Parts: sequence; C-alpha cells; structure tokens
Amino acid sequence: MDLHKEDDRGSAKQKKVKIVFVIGGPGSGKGTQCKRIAQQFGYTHLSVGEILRQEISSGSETGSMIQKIMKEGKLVPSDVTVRLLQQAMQGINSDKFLIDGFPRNEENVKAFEDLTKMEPEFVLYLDCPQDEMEKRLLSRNEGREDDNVETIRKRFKVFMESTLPTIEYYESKGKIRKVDAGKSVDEVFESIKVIFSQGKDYNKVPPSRHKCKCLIL
Ligand SMILES: Nc1ncnc2c1ncn2[C@@H]1O[C@H](COP(=O)(O)OP(=O)(O)O)[C@@H](O)[C@H]1O
Ligand SMILES: Nc1ccn([C@@H]2O[C@H](COP(=O)(O)OP(=O)(O)O)[C@@H](O)[C@H]2O)c(=O)n1
Ligand SMILES: [Mg+2]
Repeated sequence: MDLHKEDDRGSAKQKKVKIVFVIGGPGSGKGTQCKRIAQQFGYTHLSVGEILRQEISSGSETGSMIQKIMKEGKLVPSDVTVRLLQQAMQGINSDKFLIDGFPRNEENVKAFEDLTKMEPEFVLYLDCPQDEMEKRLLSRNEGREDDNVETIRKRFKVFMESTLPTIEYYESKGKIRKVDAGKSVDEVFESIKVIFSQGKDYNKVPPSRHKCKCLIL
C-alpha cells in the first residue's frame, strides 16, 4: 500500500501519513472521544468496527462470516480486517488517520505492519474500569447484536487475553499514551487534548519500566 502522498507542488518528495491507534476495552469511549479528536485536531476517524459492520451490511459472504464472529464477541481474522482497513484508508485523501478499535491482538499488529510497512505515531489507550464499561454498553442503545450481557462478557475476556498484550508491546516501544477513561466525557477529552497538543512526549511510559513478555513480531 502506498499511503505516502506527494507534497503540494506534486514533486517526488513524499509526505508521511500520520497514524494514531485508539484502543481500550469495549465501552471505554473510543468512538465518543475519536469524534471529538477528529473535529478538534483534523484527523480522519476510521472505526474498524464500523468498517466491519459496513461489510456485513453489504451482504457479502465475507460479511456473513464477520457477523457470526462479532455475535460471538470474537476477533475477525486479521487478513480480512487489515484488507478492509487498507481499502478504507486508500479511498480517503488524508495525511492524519485516527484508527479506532485497532489493533486488538498480536495478529492485527503483524498484519498491519507487514501489509502497510507503517507504524503508529502513538497509541491512545482509554483505560476504564470494567463495571463502568459494562454499564455504558448496556445503555448504548445502538441496536448492536453484540451489546448484550453474554457477548459483552466474552468481549471483555478477549480484551484481557488478546488486546492487553498489544498494549504491552507498544509500551515497550514507548508509544502508549494512557488516559483515565472512567471519568466524564468532558474530563476524558481534557486529558486527551493535552496529549494531542503536546505531541509525542507527553505521558510517555519509559520502555525500560515495562517488560514485554508476549509479543514476538
Ligand atoms: N466518559 C463517558 N461517560 C459516560 N458515558 C460515556 C462516556 N464515554 C462514552 N460514553 C457512552 O458509553 C457508550 C459507549 O461509548 P463508545 O464511544 O461507543 O465506546 P467504545 O467505542 O469504546 O465501545 C456510548 O453510549 C457513549 O455515549
Ligand atoms: N480490530 C478489530 C476491531 C473490531 N473487531 C470486531 O468488531 C467488534 C466490534 O468492534 P468495535 O470496535 O465496534 O466495538 P467497541 O469496542 O467500540 O464496542 C469486535 O468485538 C470484534 O468482533 C475485530 O474483530 N477486530
Ligand atoms: Mg466503538
């Protein structure tokens, strides 16, 4: 994928596309905060969950496979997810992408790195207590098939088992920017604004203080 764009004069000099991943448990407020970040900081917001739900709506065979997996609270195979994400990015003329709900496991990370040869500038981690996330999901009212107690609990398990290791991986690279997402929408956004305003050195977790026991990429 060539996501490197020419500069304004159309010369061969390449302009780098900036990517920020936004991760956090189900109901931590990723979609809510991404809308605000996109508006205030000029990012293009892409929700990977939305991209997958659009594929379901298209009625394709891939869509029905995705639907079954989502209903179970499991993760869609990374080759499918990253291909759809890549297509969405290529269809938009932007040099700043906010990618919501990605990566969710080691396979997502590897597929993205292999296919795009790109790395995120940083990874915003919305850290929220589970009981608060459950409460939010049960009153989300978006008609989602996966917002029921049974599937929500499975999604929490997937988050703990598969997504947390990716957070450790990015911590080891000094790329995690963590915020307390258990507060009000406005309070969370205040913390996020500081991160996006101050650039990559804010709230950096020194890599040496964290062991990365899990990811061999
Ligand atoms: N800080 C917050 N406090 C209370 N409710 C919130 C907060 N952030 C989001 N919500 C609500 O919780 C639900 C889940 O938020 P959403 O942004 O969809 O989370 P995610 O994309 O991480 O699953 C939505 O109904 C949203 O309006
Ligand atoms: N990288 C991703 C993102 C979402 N998904 C699937 O899509 C579902 C919904 O993702 P989402 O990001 O819209 O969910 P929320 O965390 O926003 O509630 C997940 O539970 C997975 O089944 C995936 O498999 N891989
Ligand atoms: Mg969401």
